[in-house]
Amino acid sequence: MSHYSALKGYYHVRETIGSGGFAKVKLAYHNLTGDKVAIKIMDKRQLGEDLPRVRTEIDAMKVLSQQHICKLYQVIETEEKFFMILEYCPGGELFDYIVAKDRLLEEEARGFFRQIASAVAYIHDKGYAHRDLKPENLLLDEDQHLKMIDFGLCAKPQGGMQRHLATCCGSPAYAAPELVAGQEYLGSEADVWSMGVLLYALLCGFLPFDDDNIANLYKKIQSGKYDVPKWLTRESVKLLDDLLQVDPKKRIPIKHLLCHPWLLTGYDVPVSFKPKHKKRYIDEDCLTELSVFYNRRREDLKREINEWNYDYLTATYLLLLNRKHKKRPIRLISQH
Ligand SMILES: COc1cc(O)cc(Nc2ccc(C(=O)Nc3ccc4c(c3)C[NH2+]CC4)cc2)c1
Repeated sequence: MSHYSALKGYYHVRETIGSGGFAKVKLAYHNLTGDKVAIKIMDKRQLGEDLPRVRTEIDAMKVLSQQHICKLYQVIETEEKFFMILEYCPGGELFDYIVAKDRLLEEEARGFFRQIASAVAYIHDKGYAHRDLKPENLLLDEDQHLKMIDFGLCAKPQGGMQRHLATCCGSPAYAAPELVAGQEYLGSEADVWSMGVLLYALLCGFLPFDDDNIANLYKKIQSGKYDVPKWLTRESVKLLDDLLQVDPKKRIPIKHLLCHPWLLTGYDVPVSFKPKHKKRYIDEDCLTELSVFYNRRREDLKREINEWNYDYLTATYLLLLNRKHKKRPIRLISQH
């Protein structure tokens, strides 16, 4: 079994729950709470020139804290490896959920799409673009809530979102026409296009633009023409049309999307993207449990937590806060 010494005494590492590219994700238990976490492990040697992506993601995750974004609890860096201790999302990928159901009914697709819109509007509001939105990067937690993951390709262009990005990235089938054409593009506009491809995948169970030949795929994307299966309602087609506009300037802005009639149907309230819990406010009950457990003054602990070092104290505090939000007992287990 794995013996990651950097995790010894803090986490009890169990089986691998995912692996791909230059990372492996393992299930683990946080020793002091007994709560499950996912640990993304990356070998620096294998990362090669992708190493900066890890720092990009870690910096982004320290800023992005919202109910539909997978939480980062702790970062451990050693000579050879990076460890990202992340929120446990046992529901697996939205991709597998769609495949298992063939396609989703409009009501269920709407429930997921409202959560995706909430997460995307939030990261754009914070000046970030994801740039790799696809069902594989949306996980389900134990309450079937969506959590956005993998910010390795996200961008926070200097000078906010209005500056154009040049690097081409992300998965071709979800990439915007201006991106595959190699033109300068706005991350926020490209993300909205990817949301259109995502919504089509949710409602149809297959992709709007697909081809084994990459050149043909790019032609289809740039044509903006896609099949409209007979089961799609007029309202769904209208929304897809608003999202899959080849001209990025004609594409619906994310803020208008939050109150689009299709997203309001059955909810009657616009999608909210504000974080449910303020990060700056340290919860008194969690502080009490930590202060008693570590036998330390509340004021000192509060100051240290507010440094957000993403060390074991950050992880323990955030996991206790998770428990409070889920109305579970706030308790730490002494390790004797
Ligand atoms: C910011 O969050 C991130 C960032 C990132 O770069 C990668 C991830 N990746 C994750 C991948 C998987 C899980 C996860 O919890 N998967 C999981 C856990 C339990 C089970 C499964 C998957 C599926 N079989 C049932 C049990 C969490 C984060 C996040």
